[in-house]
Amino acid sequence: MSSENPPVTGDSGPELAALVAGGTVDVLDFPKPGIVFKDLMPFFGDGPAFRRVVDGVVAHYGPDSFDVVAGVEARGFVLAAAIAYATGLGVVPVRKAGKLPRPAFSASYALEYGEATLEVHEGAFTPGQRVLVVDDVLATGGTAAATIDLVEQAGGVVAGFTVLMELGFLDGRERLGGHKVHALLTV
Ligand SMILES: O=P(O)(O)OC[C@H]1O[C@H](OP(=O)(O)OP(=O)(O)O)[C@H](O)[C@@H]1O
Ligand SMILES: Nc1ncnc2[nH]cnc12
Repeated sequence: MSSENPPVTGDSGPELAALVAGGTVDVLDFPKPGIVFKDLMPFFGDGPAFRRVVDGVVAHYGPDSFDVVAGVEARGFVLAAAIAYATGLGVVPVRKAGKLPRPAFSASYALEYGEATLEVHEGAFTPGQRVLVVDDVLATGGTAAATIDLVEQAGGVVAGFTVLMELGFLDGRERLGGHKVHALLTV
């Protein structure tokens, strides 16, 4: 276990971007021919890098700027849980269809390599609760747009949207209706 956790200060953007880039492996033709899959598992597996980036996200938003964290299944859960723990807030999992046990809102969407449906429990948020939405990758924006829709259907207010990596050439942020995107690294 590492106890090193230097404070995130000043203009740490390039440092955090380098940590994400350094922990990413490009995998050609996964999960379909023509897709360059950005595999962030090495980044998640690097304790000091992961911790530094989580602290960087928390510092970016500052104190008291959101009330709860929503993470998108599955890779978004990893980041969301860490941010929730670091801030002492709760985490709301936004799940793939059919996984939630109680009545849920759902939204279907297309993503870079397929189609999916996401769900969130009715009553997952208190009315007006400020929600930080987090995921690992923003590609076409289908997943993010569906998640924002679900947060709003469930009564939350999107306070921010953070991703580790944005695939800028896919213009995903154009689909997010003016919501601000905080991407640690844009490729
Ligand atoms: O911007 P988009 O084109 O919608 O793509 C981005 C989404 O794609 C990936 O999730 P995926 O559905 O592959 O799920 P996983 O995390 O369970 O692997 C990624 O984690 C984002 O959630
Ligand atoms: N190219 C990609 N790499 C990793 N995750 C993704 N989600 C959507 N497109 C992706």
